[in-house]
Amino acid sequence: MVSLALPTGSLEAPTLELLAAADLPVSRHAPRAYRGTAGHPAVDRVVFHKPREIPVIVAGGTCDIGLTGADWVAETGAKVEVVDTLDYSKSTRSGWRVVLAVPEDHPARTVADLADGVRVATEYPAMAREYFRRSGVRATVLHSHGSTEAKIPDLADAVVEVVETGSSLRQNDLRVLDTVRRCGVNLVANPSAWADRTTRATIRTLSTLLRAAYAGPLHRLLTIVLPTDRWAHAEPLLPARWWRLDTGAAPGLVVLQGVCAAPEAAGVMTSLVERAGAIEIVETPIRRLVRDDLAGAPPRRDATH
Ligand SMILES: Nc1ncnc2c1ncn2[C@@H]1O[C@H](COP(=O)(O)OP(=O)(O)OP(=O)(O)O)[C@@H](O)[C@H]1O
Ligand SMILES: O=P(O)(O)OC[C@H]1O[C@H](OP(=O)(O)OP(=O)(O)O)[C@H](O)[C@@H]1O
Repeated sequence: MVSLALPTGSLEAPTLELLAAADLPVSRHAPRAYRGTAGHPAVDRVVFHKPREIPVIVAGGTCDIGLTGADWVAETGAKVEVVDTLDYSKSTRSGWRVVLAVPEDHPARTVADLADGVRVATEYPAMAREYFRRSGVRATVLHSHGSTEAKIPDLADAVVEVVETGSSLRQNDLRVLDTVRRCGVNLVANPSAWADRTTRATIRTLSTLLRAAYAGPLHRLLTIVLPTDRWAHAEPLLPARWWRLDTGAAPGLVVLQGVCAAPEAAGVMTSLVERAGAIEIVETPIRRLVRDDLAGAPPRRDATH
C-alpha cells in the first residue's frame, strides 16, 4: 500500500478527473478537506498539498508518491524518482511552459539582448538563476510569491513565469522572450519506496493505470472494412499501429483495426474512403490505452502486423 500526495490549486480538478478515469476515484468528506481515499486497495490514503511542497514531502517520506508539476520537481531539486510525466495542465491536455517574459514594447529579441543587472521576478529563483547562468546574462533574481506579472515595471524588468494559454501575459502587456522549461505533471516516488521491490510493483501498477487513462482519450480505435483487392492502396494509409481481424468477413473483404491519435482519425478515414475504397469505417473513443511506445519503452518489433 502507498500514500499519495495530490496537488491543490490549478492542477487539482484535472488531477481528480484523471484519477477517476483511472478507477482511482478520490473521495473526501468535504470539497475542501485535505485528506481522503482513492478507492483502490493499493492506496491507503490521499493527502492534498501545494504543488510546490509535494516534491519535498515525497522526498522526506511523508507520502510514498505524488503528482505535481515538473517545475517544482526541478525548482526544489528534491531527491525523488520521476516515474512518469503526463502532459496535462490546468485547462488543457498538454503541458505548460515556464518562460522568460518582458514588456511588449521591450526592444530585446533574445535573452542575450538583456542588459547585465536586469531585474527578474520569479517564483522559480533556482531555475531562473541556472537559466541566466547558461545564457551568460548577469541577472538580479527576485523571489516572487505569486502575482508575478504585477512586479513589472516597479520591481522587475522581466519575469520567469508559468504560461499556459498566454492570457495572463497578454492581459499584463507582456510577451514571451524565451522558453525556460517545458513542464507536465510528474508522478514522483520516494527513493526508498521505489527501491523496495513490492512497493515499486505497486507504484508501477498505479502508474500504468494513470498512463492508460491519460492516453486513452487522446486516441481513437478505427475498425475498417476494405475490399481485399484494394489492399495495396490501403496499407500506406493505415495508422502506424494496425492489426487484421480474422473474422471470416464476407469473401473479398478484409477487416482491420488500428489505433491513431484523435486529431488524425478524420484524415485517416477520409483518405481510406477516397483513395482505397474502404466500404465501412467505425471510429470508437478509447477509455484506456496501454501501449509500449506510449509508456516510453522502445516499441517491440512484434507488437503489430
Ligand atoms: N495554467 C496554469 N496556471 C498555473 N499553474 C499551473 C497551470 N497549469 C499547471 N500549473 C501548475 O500548478 C502550479 C500552481 O499551483 P497553484 O494553482 O496552487 O498556484 P500557486 O501559485 O502555487 O498558489 P496560489 O494560487 O495560492 O498563489 C504551477 O506552479 C504549475 O506547477
Ligand atoms: O497562460 P495562462 O493560461 O494565463 O496561465 C498562467 C498564469 O496562471 C498562473 O497564475 P495563478 O492563477 O496561479 O496565480 P499566481 O500568479 O498568483 O500564482 C501563472 O502564475 C500565470 O500567471
